[in-house]
Amino acid sequence: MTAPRSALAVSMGDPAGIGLDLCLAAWLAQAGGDIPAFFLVGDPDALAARAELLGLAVPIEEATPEQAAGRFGAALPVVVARCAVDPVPGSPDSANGQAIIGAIRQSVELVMAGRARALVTSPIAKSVLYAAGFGFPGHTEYLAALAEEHAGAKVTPVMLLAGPHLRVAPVTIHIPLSQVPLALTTEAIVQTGRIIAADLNRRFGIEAPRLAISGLNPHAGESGTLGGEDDSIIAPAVRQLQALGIDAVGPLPADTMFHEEARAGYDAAVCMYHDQALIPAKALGFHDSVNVTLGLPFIRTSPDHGTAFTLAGKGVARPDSLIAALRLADRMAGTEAALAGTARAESMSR
Ligand SMILES: NC(=O)c1ccc[n+]([C@@H]2O[C@H](COP(=O)([O-])OP(=O)(O)OC[C@H]3O[C@@H](n4cnc5c(N)ncnc54)[C@H](O)[C@@H]3O)[C@@H](O)[C@H]2O)c1
Ligand SMILES: N[C@H](C(=O)O)[C@H](O)COP(=O)(O)O
Repeated sequence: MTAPRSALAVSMGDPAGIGLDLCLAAWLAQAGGDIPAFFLVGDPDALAARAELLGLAVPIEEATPEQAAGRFGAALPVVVARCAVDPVPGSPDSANGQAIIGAIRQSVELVMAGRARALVTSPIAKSVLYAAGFGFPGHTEYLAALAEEHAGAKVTPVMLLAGPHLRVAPVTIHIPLSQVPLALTTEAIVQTGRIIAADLNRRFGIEAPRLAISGLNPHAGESGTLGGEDDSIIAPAVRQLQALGIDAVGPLPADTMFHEEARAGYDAAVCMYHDQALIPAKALGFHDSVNVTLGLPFIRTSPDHGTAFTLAGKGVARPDSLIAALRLADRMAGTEAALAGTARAESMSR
């Protein structure tokens, strides 16, 4: 008899935001469709208070990660990570900052120990965590640091927005726009492209991923007349990716690489900065795109939105992106395991 699949770990995020609302809605959604088993790493009392506020009949049970999958059908399992102060929906409190950060760390430890199938993070409010002394731009960078602690090796994270109409990742992430030209290097673009190609292969099952690399300047620099980075930094990176056997094209004018016909020509777009990537991603699929961190030694997905404090506790926040994040994490874990199993079988048959 095969062991039950382990459940997904969902970190609670900012408990004053919509994360708790969406966790409850996702659990209830299992009545209507495939929701992978998950457990919340968070405060059971805060979750119960949000369920009561929203008038949702959701049984909540403290559990171990190993118990979660078996109990998921009857109750929402919670691995306890207590808040410091009772959260008030819509009113973030940096007094809960360390509890929010602690829940992320605890979730990573469970995934790295094989006690959870993958990590799905509920939204955090960066500014609230900064006020509590958080030293990272966001989850992406913090998760890489936690992975480095466990792996003892450098980990370069890539933030991929994955939706039904587009997969796209920025080379530079949470830095001011004014710093982007200085941060853009041929090496960083090549590294990002290699991580995306590798993870699209092993975790998305795409045999030969096709990458479309954007330019930085209008019209990709217009042959150098509208900026030099495209020819001096990006084009050499595309050539290096091609020399590595990766199907990469560019630098492409960013304004003509996201329409429907253009998108049919690639599996992921690589952009130069945050909003160059996230505007098309969220415009094409705000409620069904997922934020995936590539390059980590574990799978992490997240809704593509934030804490939406003005919606917390009001019963109007949509769980679509969280549900998509749960399903994608489960699929990625299955793909990776299947490909690893195939590789093991092939090596044993040689
Ligand atoms: N993955 C993450 O943790 C993540 C992602 C994005 C932003 N953030 C953080 O969240 C905070 C607020 O950011 P923001 O206001 O720019 O973005 P946001 O995504 O929280 O909200 C943007 C708009 O979309 C709406 N919205 C968001 N999620 C929704 C949902 N599930 N259903 C219905 N409407 C929804 C909000 O009401 C708001 O009008 C910031 O601190 C930001 O750093 C975190
Ligand atoms: N930049 C992402 C977005 O706008 O969706 C989000 O802030 C990701 O942040 P994390 O590094 O916390 O996942």
